[in-house]
Amino acid sequence: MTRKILIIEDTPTIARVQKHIAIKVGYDADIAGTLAQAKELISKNSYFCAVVDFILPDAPQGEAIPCTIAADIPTIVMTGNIDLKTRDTVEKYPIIDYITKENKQAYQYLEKQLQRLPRNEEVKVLVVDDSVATRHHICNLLKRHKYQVLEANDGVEALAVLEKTPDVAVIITDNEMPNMNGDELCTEIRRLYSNDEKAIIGISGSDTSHLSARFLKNGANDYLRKPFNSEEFYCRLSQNVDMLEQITTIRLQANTDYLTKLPNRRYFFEETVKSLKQLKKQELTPSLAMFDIDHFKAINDTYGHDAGDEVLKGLSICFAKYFTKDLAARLGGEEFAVYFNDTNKDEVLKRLDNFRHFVELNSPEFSKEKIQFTLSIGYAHGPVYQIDELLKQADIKLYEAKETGRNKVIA
Ligand SMILES: Nc1nc2c(ncn2[C@@H]2O[C@H](COP(=O)(O)OP(=O)(O)OP(=O)(O)O)[C@@H](O)[C@H]2O)c(=O)[nH]1
Repeated sequence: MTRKILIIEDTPTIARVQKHIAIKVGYDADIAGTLAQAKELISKNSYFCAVVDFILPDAPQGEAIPCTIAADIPTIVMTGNIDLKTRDTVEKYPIIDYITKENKQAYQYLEKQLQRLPRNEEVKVLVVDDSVATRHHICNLLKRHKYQVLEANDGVEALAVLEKTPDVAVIITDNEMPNMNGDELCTEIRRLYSNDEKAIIGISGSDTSHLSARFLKNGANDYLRKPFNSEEFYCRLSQNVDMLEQITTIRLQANTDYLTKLPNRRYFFEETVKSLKQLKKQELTPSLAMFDIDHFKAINDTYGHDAGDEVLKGLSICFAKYFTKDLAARLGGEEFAVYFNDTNKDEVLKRLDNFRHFVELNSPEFSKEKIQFTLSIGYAHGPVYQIDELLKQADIKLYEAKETGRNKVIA
């Protein structure tokens, strides 16, 4: 369901720009030009968040802010200027942020905040502090920005939470705690998880000037001194979450085939090497298949390279759908491979032949030109724990399939 945003703004051009930004990042937007209209809309709709102008014709002193806050709508305030009096009024309320409408950057910043809010719903943050009051304060700040929040009383509890919930992205930790303090916790987290996986923000009320350096040297990404300003807290947190997100995007791009969006050769090798080590330890037999489109050159020559690409993309969707529990990848050109989690040879061979048959029947649906094509498949199954060797064995069978008429599975 599309998230709805309420824009409370009396200048039509500004409201239009804000609506444009909101729609661009995936929201449905309603505009209210007055507080009265806003109240009416709030009574009839459920809003994911609101952008609120500080001065409105019927609310000259920021009265629209308590209205959205009372309705539990995460609120971003936009102000013409932020003098001390306005800032004092704005800071009284648990808002998401305030932005001054000074220049183009203000609207770029708004766009970023609107993008972050739905993203935050997916981000798990673990707060580690033995002071219940501080923990609650930090958790409330996090919940206001829609983060998923977990809590731990000390370092030992934190490690247990991380073991149970491995997708925690950020750990915010105090230093002085019983059982295991903050910098010891950082060291332990860094022994178990890399900087690419988790960000750590150290927090302490201690006056020791060395503490920030100690936190950072032990693997923390950032440090905040208590009492901290909530704006600074949010800025540092967002920067760290953005950094993790960028790393995830880069990693995904590095592991994905550009044309078909299937895992690429690099990822396939990385993952199979890890899995083969495990299988060897468990004395299980690996199972792998190689696939090659028959007469693909003729498809390119007859229908053009773009049509050939379409065939590759359509076939890749089938791979992704058909082999959900296994690792399917495009090794290059018109060559694909599947590494099976299921090590039962007869079962896998049955599935492979079903897949071959499915492609033979349905391939015309993959392209505008209704190109019919078939697959040759080579299958390797045996106590071979080197991926190169396993691929070589499957390739020999694939060659045999090609040599003996194509459109078949050879094991
Ligand atoms: N459209 C398109 N073609 C590609 C891509 N990568 C490789 N090819 C083409 O794939 C074709 C592979 O042809 P061949 O290896 O000769 O084999 P084939 O025609 O499929 O014949 P058999 O494998 O013997 O059945 C070549 O024409 C390549 O140019 C790609 O990304 N897109």
